[in-house]
Order: sequence, then C-alpha cells, then structure tokens
Amino acid sequence: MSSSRVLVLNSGSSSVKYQLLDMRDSSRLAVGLVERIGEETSRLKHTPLTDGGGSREWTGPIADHEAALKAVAEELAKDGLGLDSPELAAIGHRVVHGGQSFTEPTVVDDAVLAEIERLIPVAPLHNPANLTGIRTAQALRPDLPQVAVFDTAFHTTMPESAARYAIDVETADAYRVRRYGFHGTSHAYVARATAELLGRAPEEVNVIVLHLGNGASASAVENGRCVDTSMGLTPLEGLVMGTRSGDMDPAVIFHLMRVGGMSTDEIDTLLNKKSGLIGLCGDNDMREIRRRIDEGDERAKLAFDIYIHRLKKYIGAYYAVLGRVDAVAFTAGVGENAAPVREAAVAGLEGLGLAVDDARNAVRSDEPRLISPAGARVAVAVVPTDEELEIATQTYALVVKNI
Ligand SMILES: Nc1ncnc2c1ncn2[C@@H]1O[C@H](COP(=O)(O)OP(=O)(O)O)[C@@H](O)[C@H]1O
Ligand SMILES: CC(=O)OP(=O)(O)O
Ligand SMILES: [Mg+2]
Repeated sequence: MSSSRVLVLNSGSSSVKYQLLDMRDSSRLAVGLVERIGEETSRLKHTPLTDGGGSREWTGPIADHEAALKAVAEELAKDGLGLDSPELAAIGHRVVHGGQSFTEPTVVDDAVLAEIERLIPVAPLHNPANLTGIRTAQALRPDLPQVAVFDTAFHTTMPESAARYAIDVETADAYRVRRYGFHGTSHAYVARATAELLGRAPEEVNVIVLHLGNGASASAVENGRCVDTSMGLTPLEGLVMGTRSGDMDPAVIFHLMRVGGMSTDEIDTLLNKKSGLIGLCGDNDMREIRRRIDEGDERAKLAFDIYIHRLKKYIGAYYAVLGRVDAVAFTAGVGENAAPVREAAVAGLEGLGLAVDDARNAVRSDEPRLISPAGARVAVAVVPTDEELEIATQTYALVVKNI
C-alpha cells in the first residue's frame, strides 16, 4: 500500500489549525483547531470526516504547542487516523518567515530548523510556534519527511524596487531589513484560482489579491508572479488588520518612546495586538463591527471607514504597479464573507473599470465567483482561499518527487 496521506499543521501564535488529507483525490479525512493555547480555557475542536460522526469539542488547559499537537494526535488516533499510520506520507507545516533563504517548499533537516530559528526576531509571534510544531511532529514520527511551506516564498520574486526600504543600504543589509511579505501560500493559490475562474492561464493574468483575515495583506500578481505585497519585514506593515495598525509614520514609535515613555515591548504589543480594528473600536470581528454600525455606533463606523480607506489606497497603488489589471480577488474570512467590505472597497472606482453588482455580491457560497457586472472591464471576484490544501499539495509533490 502506498502512502498517500498528508497531515497539515498551521501553527499560529496561540492556535493550531490542522487537516489530514488523502492526496489521491485531495479529500479531507479530518479537520480541527486548537485555540487559546497557554490559557486555562484552551479549546480543541476535532471533526472526523470519514464517517459523518460529527465534531468533538474539549475545553481545558493546554500549556503549549507541544501539548496541543499531542492532543491532536490522540484525537486522530481515536478515529483510526493516528500519526502511527503507514498511510501517512508526510507532515506539511506552514512556516511564516523564511527570510530570503527559502523560495520553495523544503524538507526539514537540522540546517533548515536552525534557519527558521534564526529568523525568530523578525517573526516573534509565528516562527517559535512553527518550530515547536515541527519538532513535536518529528518526535512523534522521526521516520517521516517534515516539509516546511513558507508564507514568504511566493513573494521572493518581488523586484528590488519593491522589496527594499529606502534606508541606508549597508544598515539594511547588515540586519537583513527588507520587505519579505506573508500569506504567500494564500496569494499564490488565489491568484491561480482566479485565473481558472476567468478561464485563462495563470501566466497571462494580472491579479490584485486582497487576503482579508484577522491578519490582512494585498498583493500585485503579474503573469502569475508576485511583484509587490503590502506586508514587509514583519506582518505588521500594510493594511489595517484585526489587531495590527498596518502602515504609519515610523516616527510614531520615537514619539511614543520619548514623549509617552513607552518601552520597545510596550509599543510592539500596542501595534501588533491593540491596534487596527480592535484599537479603533474595541472589536476585531467584522461581523460585530457591521452589527454595531447598523445600530448607529459612530466608533465602529469610523473604524470601518479607516479600514476601507487603506484598502482602497492599496487597490489604487497595485493598479498603478501592474498597469493592466484583469481581476481583483477578495479572500479569507472578511474577504469571503463581508459583502459590505467588498462593496465599499471598490465604490467610486468605476473610472478604473471596477464595480460590484449588488445581487452578485450578496450571494453566499464556498465557490469562486464573479461579483462584477456582466461585461465589466476588470473582473471583481470572491475566491475562497485554501492554505491547507495548497500546503498539502506542495508537501506531497515534494515527497513524491524525492522517493
Ligand atoms: N460572516 C462574516 N462576516 C464578516 N466577517 C467575517 C465573517 N466570518 C468571518 N469573518 C471575519 O473573518 C475573520 C477571520 O478570518 P480568517 O481568514 O479565518 O483569519 P485568520 O486565519 O487570520 O484567523 C474574523 O475575525 C472576522 O472578522
Ligand atoms: C503572517 C500573518 O499575518 O498570519 P496570520 O494572518 O495567520 O496571523
Ligand atoms: Mg489565516
């Protein structure tokens, strides 16, 4: 029996999302999530998809990512899908920061682990969790290939003019300060799926991808290759996000230090965890913000307007970067679900050939779909992302190639 299953682990700062897939037909055998890791009320939700048996949920303290992964392995074993299965071909890991070293999915060895560890200072929320996920998986199945799929990989095609900050070159190079970009697995998948929706080859299509989740980023994809993206050295730059500020004058930091007496760590926490939508109005969930706006809440409305203003600026910027745009694709939690965000983001851009048809925009579906009016010059689309499937596909392709 040949091994055809891949377990995908997407370890975030306080969560692990996972999927077990059978790559013969890319079907899912189990999916799940562990959240609030490190708190007293961690929650594990596991859904086996093999027998329609329904989800199992469990709440209690899960101290760290190692304990989380062991709990996931136990849940999988209960369904006969344990990590000891000979059908498991590989474990694929989302790794957020790969620096300039990794442009492709990579089989993990000691040197790869050391490089991911070296990059912790530029991805302090993400890379430590990714490392623990890999090490724990290695301990559970030392014989299996562990494959790292990097968020940064898709963006390594950016030209220097987009990747460099305009700061002293020697200083930038000494500390590897440059724009790396993130969510690359999603941007690559969505750009390709958008071309498919248009019935065209990815290599001949220019797309602006708007990945709007809790973290959010935009990218300009020219003929299938990324030429610019909104996140930078870290996932803090760019769009307004759930809890992150995105772009601002860097002098705000000096001001808060000198005048506000704040420490580096305090400002880091402020900008990464207490800013963006939650900093502006106290909520980071777009559903809650829309509900408050419907009730006439002014702070929620202002937060929404700031979010949209930034998004619209990036659409305009990437339109200029690309020159010709075939499609604008909305994806991730907000992009796939929040029709008012999509409507507001392209409102007034008819001059650029961009418009949303209200009836099409109101449709709820898990399928890629056009929301621009028939015959529009630029397609506006909703294209659900699937980072886990993309990681599984890349992982399996690499493992099969190496056999
Ligand atoms: N039905 C919905 N309407 C509006 N926004 C939604 C809806 N469902 C989810 N979201 C938004 O999606 C966000 C999560 O997106 P997701 O892509 O899952 O983020 P992440 O992967 O960063 O956790 C939520 O914070 C919420 O703002
Ligand atoms: C890189 C990044 O911002 O990831 P996430 O959206 O999962 O936090
Ligand atoms: Mg996400």
